[in-house]
Amino acid sequence: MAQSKEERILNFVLQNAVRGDPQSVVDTIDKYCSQKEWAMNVGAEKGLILDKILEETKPSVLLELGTYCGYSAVRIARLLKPSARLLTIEFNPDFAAIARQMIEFAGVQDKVKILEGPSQTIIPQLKKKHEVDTLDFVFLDHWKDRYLPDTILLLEHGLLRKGSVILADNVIVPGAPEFIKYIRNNSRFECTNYPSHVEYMKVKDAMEKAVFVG
Ligand SMILES: Cn1ncc2cc([C@H](O)c3cccc(CNC(=O)c4cc(-c5ccc(F)cc5)cc(O)c4O)c3)ccc21
Ligand SMILES: [Mg+2]
Repeated sequence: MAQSKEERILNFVLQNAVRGDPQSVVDTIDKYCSQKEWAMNVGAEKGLILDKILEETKPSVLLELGTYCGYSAVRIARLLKPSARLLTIEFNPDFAAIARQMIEFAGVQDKVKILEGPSQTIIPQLKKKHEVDTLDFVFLDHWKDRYLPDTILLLEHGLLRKGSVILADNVIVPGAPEFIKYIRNNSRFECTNYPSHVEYMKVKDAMEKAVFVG
């Protein structure tokens, strides 16, 4: 069977990165995707914005929507304190399988749990099935037309508390206009825009941080 792009990325990591070293996994994915095949990882430039916001927030319970190959899960987990936990939701079983191997190779499997299925099904299960009280940090990187409905789901299920941080990738390209319109006009969120570029390209993009004020 012909290999998928995601399998080629994973194999490049398995052959070129250092097992148990999450930084080497992140750097190796960035090397492959900037030199050989573009892929929709958050990348190094937006990754540094993500790193900075994580270091400011120091979250213990995190949720990511859109695992893909596990690049941002490894990038996030490498900065977490030992007791912190990242739940990451992926609906595509092939992506989930790649991400699982990527996360294990990086050695961050004790901090990361992949929840397989669509976000709209799993978010309502987080409290009872996944023992979540509230979320300290949410990274939105799945289908861009799901950013708004899933943010509303998080609110409806009492998963946000005063100070919860939502960070959204790609608010320019591909764009999430309904999410941006809603979140910037909702007085319960304090928003900050972080201009950047689409991963591995010179095209302008941005991330949006929305802090829930309760
Ligand atoms: C419901 N649900 N629940 C869990 C869940 C998980 C997924 C998948 O992980 C998945 C699959 C396909 C696409 C995405 C979204 N990502 C993107 O579309 C994207 C595009 C570009 C870009 C930029 C420039 C281009 F020219 C082309 C693409 C740059 C980026 O950083 C992206 O994140 C996410 C999907 C729905 C899910
Ligand atoms: Mg993205």
